[in-house]
Amino acid sequence: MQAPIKIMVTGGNGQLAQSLALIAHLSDAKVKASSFTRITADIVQALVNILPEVRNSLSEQDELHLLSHRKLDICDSAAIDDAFMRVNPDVVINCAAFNAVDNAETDSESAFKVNFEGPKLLAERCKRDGVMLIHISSDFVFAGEKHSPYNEQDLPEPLSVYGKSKLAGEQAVRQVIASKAYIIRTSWLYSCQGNNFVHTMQKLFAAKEQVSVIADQYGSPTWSEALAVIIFKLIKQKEATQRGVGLDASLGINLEPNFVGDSDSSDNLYHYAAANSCSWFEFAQQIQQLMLTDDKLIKTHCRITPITTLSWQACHEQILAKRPNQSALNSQRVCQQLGVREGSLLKDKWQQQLKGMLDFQKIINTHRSK
Ligand SMILES: NC(=O)C1=CN([C@@H]2O[C@H](COP(=O)(O)OP(=O)(O)OC[C@H]3O[C@@H](n4cnc5c(N)ncnc54)[C@H](OP(=O)(O)O)[C@@H]3O)[C@@H](O)[C@H]2O)C=CC1
Ligand SMILES: Cc1cn([C@H]2C[C@H](O)[C@@H](COP(=O)(O)OP(=O)(O)O[C@H]3O[C@@H](C)C(=O)[C@@H](O)[C@H]3O)O2)c(=O)[nH]c1=O
Repeated sequence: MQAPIKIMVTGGNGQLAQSLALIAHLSDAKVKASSFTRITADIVQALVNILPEVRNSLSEQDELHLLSHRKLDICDSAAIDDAFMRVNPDVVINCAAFNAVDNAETDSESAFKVNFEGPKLLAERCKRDGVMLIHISSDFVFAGEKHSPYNEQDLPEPLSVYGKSKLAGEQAVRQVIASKAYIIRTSWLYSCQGNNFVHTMQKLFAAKEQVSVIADQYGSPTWSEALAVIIFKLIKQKEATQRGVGLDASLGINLEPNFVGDSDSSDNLYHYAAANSCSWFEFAQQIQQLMLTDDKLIKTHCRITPITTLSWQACHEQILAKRPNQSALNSQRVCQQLGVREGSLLKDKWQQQLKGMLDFQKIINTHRSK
């Protein structure tokens, strides 16, 4: 039996933080948050049917404390001290970020403040208290010239201010607290909650007859709820390994195996994304195709036109960030380490994860309209 774990999440109103809260809630862990909609038992069952691993991501005794930007500004060290005193966490998950990729080009100061200085302050405080830090980073740290999915050993070479600020954040976290910090890079996140490409497309399909979408940038769209399960599994495994205790078999987590030939600086670094990759255009097409099978979600047939990044830039007056042409991530390391079984949606193709999210969204919408 593992000792209870108290987890503090920054950026608590954001997309990934809300997914963590949902998954913790489904595991019957205690969720403390100012903004989080608890769901009914039948919706819980629906998500368990789609992604069975949600059930045992945490245990009943574990606690998740979500702190919104208003409650904790990660760039304010006094506010961090105050939050640590109030929550007394065993683990911090840093979901706070400056994510406006284009705006970062003209406001690099804000991007570096939130994506570099904030994580550094958090790491310093975690180090002082011996707290584990899980820091989330992005596929945009890569230049996009590789012809296969990036793994943890590949050299980052960001093209944009956002990518540079995220890489600087990773490096700061590593420098301050090498042994008890884990960096998880992910990509193209979407969920039922929050701002993301799937929601943008859903709105455009409902409002427009035609939408142009970039067809020469490739990546791995990732369901935020799947990432949340991976994060909790990793925390449970690391805690069990560090505390040197056995795991409750019902949690279905392997004790951390020894990794041969994997002891370089990428040791505490993990990539997680859905399998395979697509362009934003193919992603948009798949969203529309899956939605068209359900007439409640979409009523018109909007035409999707492929365009190049150059044409997209030409239509915009704002300075746009350079994005990698190919930034798919290879999740083999984390999936192998956590013993994710074959056939699980956690290591499935992006199309299957998208279907899982849209099925879940359908169920939530049906319940809301009752
Ligand atoms: N979204 C994506 O496609 C991807 C995201 N990532 C990474 O995943 C992580 C989570 O992203 P996601 O949940 O999608 O992002 P969101 O933008 O949904 O959430 C980020 C949250 O951070 C908060 N925040 C901003 N500045 C601060 C601050 N100084 N102190 C505390 N909170 C702050 C924001 O609050 P407010 O809005 O009130 O400012 C917001 O609630 C980030 O690290 C991101 O870089 C990686 C790859 C892809
Ligand atoms: C709205 C829209 C966007 N696009 C393009 C622009 C852009 O290249 C791509 C995605 O646009 P978005 O604004 O959703 O997201 P973008 O900022 O490119 O997404 C990135 O966000 C950061 C935070 C990450 O870390 C990355 O992994 C990635 O998810 O789609 C179109 O081609 N047509 C459209 O109608």
